[in-house]
Amino acid sequence: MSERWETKSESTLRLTGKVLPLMKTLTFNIICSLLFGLERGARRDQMVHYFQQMIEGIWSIPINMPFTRFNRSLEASKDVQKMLKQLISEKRHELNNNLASSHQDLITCLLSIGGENNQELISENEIIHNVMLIMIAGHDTSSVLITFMVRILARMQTSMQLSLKQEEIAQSKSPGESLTWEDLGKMKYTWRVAMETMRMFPPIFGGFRQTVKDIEYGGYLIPKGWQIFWVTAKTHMESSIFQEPEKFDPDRFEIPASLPPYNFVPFGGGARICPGYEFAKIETLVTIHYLVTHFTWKLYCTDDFFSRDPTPAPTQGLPVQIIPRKPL
Ligand code: HEM
Repeated sequence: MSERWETKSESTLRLTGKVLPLMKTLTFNIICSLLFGLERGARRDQMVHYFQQMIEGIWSIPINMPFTRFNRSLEASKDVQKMLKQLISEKRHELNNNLASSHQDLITCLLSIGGENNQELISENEIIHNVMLIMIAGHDTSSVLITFMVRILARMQTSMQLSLKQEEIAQSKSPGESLTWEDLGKMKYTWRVAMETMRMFPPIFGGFRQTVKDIEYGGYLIPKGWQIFWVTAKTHMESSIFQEPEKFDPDRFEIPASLPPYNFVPFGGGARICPGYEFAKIETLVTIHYLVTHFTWKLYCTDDFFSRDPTPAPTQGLPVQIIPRKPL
């Protein structure tokens, strides 16, 4: 990840950096702090290192030979599990000695689910795997959304409108005052921009479902019990649902209730809909608020393409030049 400060003139500092790796680190750190109570420091840096190595192998050819991506990923996964085991043991000790509350973070919550005689109902292994699932599910998703919002805002008029709306919120606060739930509720336009970004660049390209009965679709019969793959981008770019689907238009989400069900599915749908939806929304609104009220930026790359790996990723991780704004 490249990142450096350049002095342009005495009064103007410009930072160049790659947005995608920065956002991945940011969202991982947020999850570590808020969900696992793992604060900034050497241990968290070590966890990020192992975790990134583990995640690189998730979409690799599953041949376990030395020096392959897959092998490195399995080894890193063992290291992540070892670290989580240690963390769980510390949290258990804190809970037993009344040094932590059961609702302090996700791990203390899971440890506190007890049956008769206060016996733990969820095994240590189950806690480790739930924690790892959330780390993975929350890492390559919100970071992609925020990166694509930064990319779109660098290229579109939308950024001006969004800045004005966020400035209104920022100006109503005294210096250093944190955002509140009420402030987040006012960020309706920002969330519309996020929804339109996810419509055009969904972080998750689809998922599997099993048919529970025979279905006829487009003249074909899909028998009961078959696996089907639903594709987010295909539905989102369907002109019978979204007029002029190639056009970036956040206002199409002005009245979200007017959308027929299961037509806008970045978070999936039904009983297995993403449980991190609200968490992702808060992360995105807060990050974009601080970005647009403190900085302006422009793309710092020769091309502006992206590939899917399988989540969408701008080439070179989206290098941008960031210019701090004068205080509001
Ligand atoms: C913009 C951000 C995000 C997007 C677009 C997204 C999208 C999705 C999608 C499409 C699914 C599959 C749903 C289905 O099959 O119907 C899913 C599942 C899941 N997501 Fe997210 N997600 C995001 C953020 C997060 C975050 C931040 C977390 C956790 C903190 C999270 C945790 C999960 C979990 C645990 C599942 C599995 C649920 C299950 O299998 O029952 N997600 N997500």
